[in-house]
Amino acid sequence: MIQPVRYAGGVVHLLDQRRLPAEEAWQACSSVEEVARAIETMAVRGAPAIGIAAAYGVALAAARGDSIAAAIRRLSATRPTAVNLHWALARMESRYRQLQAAGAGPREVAAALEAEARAIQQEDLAMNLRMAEHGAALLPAGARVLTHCNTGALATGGHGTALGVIRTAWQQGRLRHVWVDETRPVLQGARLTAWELQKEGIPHTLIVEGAAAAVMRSGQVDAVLVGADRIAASGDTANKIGTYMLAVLARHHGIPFYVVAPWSTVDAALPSGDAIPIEERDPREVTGYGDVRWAPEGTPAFNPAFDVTPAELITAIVTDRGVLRPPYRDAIAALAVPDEPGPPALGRPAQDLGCW
Ligand SMILES: CSC[C@H](O)[C@@H](O)C(=O)COP(=O)(O)O
Repeated sequence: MIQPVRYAGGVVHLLDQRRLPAEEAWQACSSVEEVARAIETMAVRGAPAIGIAAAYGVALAAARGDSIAAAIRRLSATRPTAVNLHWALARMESRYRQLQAAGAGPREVAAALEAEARAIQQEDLAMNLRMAEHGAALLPAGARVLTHCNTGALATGGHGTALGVIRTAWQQGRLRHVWVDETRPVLQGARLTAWELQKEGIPHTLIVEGAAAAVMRSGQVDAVLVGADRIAASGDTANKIGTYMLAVLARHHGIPFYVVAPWSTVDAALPSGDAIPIEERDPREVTGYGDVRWAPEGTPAFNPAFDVTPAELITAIVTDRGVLRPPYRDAIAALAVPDEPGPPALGRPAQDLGCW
């Protein structure tokens, strides 16, 4: 099984997603700064995967005897939209506080934080497998689906969210075809989703975003499946830029639009999608790719990495706790576990945890 993040001997190893599909190269990060830069530059990407990488980054800080508070501060400043990153760091912080309160020594802390990061990774995989069963059951036999960005094993602890549903539906013999949106500007669909589907022999066709309307109108899409980076209490969902456009198109063509995400993506403290912070990335991702520039030098470009799909356009949200149907505010409240630690409130800096 593809797992994009590994941890061994105090080093975080990342399958470098900037270099796929041309090469399967692993980047070794032996400092918190290297892990943070890998997240910022999208060597590792996808909401759950960056949470897992950051959790191992904290374990790495403990193994080196670095400040845990400084590590959490640096890692949480890498990408703002995917709540799983901040949720994972909050969980690592809480575990560290318990260890501090219990008077644990440095070796015990390092071992316990490594175990916590491994648990986050394993639990994510288990959640994906549960979601995949729930989601596949929603699809008609012989389904032709359209997906956006990369929500596969590469974006998670393994198997994937929306692509995990697709994978399971294929294994169950109920999937006929996948339309893969290329996903501008960094082409997670063309480079990563196509790579994962090709490896497993799942029939697929790559399209540019602009072709989605025509493909839907042609009657060849039975469902749209996407992932999520943050889901507000209202059900409004932030996901890769272009997702909102697909949801509008799906509604126009009467096609079900499903969001698939683990519960760690739900930010129940946020009343609506208006409060979700949207990452704005380097305009050079839009004016070219790598060293190739296709826009005239100096062309102004706007590069929001995510958009928010209003809840009313979402047919159902598939989580590991079950399939949520509108009204989402009630559905989310019903499945929330009382006193369960959630992600930190937006803008809250990591506190001084001391260091040794
Ligand atoms: C399962 S990963 C979260 C999303 O579903 C995915 O589509 C996405 O938006 C990833 O964004 P990225 O910018 O590649 O990290």
